[in-house]
Amino acid sequence: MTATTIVFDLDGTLIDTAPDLVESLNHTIAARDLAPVGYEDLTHLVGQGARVMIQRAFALRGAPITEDEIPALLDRFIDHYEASMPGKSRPYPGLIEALDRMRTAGFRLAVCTNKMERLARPLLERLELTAYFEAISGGDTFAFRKPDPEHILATVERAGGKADKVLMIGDSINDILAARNGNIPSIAVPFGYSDVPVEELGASHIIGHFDELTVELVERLIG
Ligand SMILES: O=C(O)COP(=O)(O)O
Ligand SMILES: [Mg+2]
Repeated sequence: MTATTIVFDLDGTLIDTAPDLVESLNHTIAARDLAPVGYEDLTHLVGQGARVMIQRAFALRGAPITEDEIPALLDRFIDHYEASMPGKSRPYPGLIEALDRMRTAGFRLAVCTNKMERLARPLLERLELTAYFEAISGGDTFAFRKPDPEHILATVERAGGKADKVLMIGDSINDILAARNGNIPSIAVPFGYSDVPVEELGASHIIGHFDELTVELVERLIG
């Protein structure tokens, strides 16, 4: 195996988690009688983990929320999300084949998500994806998270990879900014939950489908 590592974001990149995130979030905010949010709201809510997603949903509904009210709501979200997992969440088309291709080529694979590690791990496990990855880190694994490039680099270190042989693949500004902040080449995917067109994120490359993730492309981008 080479020391080259491909680091994947989770929500909106590896797995289409939107229906379950929306459902669990709506279950959570219903405890405070807030009107449910829709899929179209998700791109503005997701990205910094469940805690921030709940806070943003309250802001969206113009409902005040204090710091000390958050833990109970976060528990409500976690309980609901964990119990329904994997729900309707599925890997994006062509993902499994792409992961197989990358593994066969000898690349290390890792997951760097802002989702809580305790939610990311069982989700990957129940979709039978865990074995592909040398490391899985969440938004609460380290003292920093995306868009801090250290989140990507600490994940690569855990995967046994080299810091100057990394490719980041993600769907939103946090992923591409983390890569750019660390001088790491990146690929953006347009099928996730970005609130701006992915063309505006400044990624090194864009793929519209995992079929386009080839060994040649990875080698060209890593250089
Ligand atoms: O769950 C979130 O808020 C973000 O998750 P992601 O970093 O895997 O996109
Ligand atoms: Mg994402």
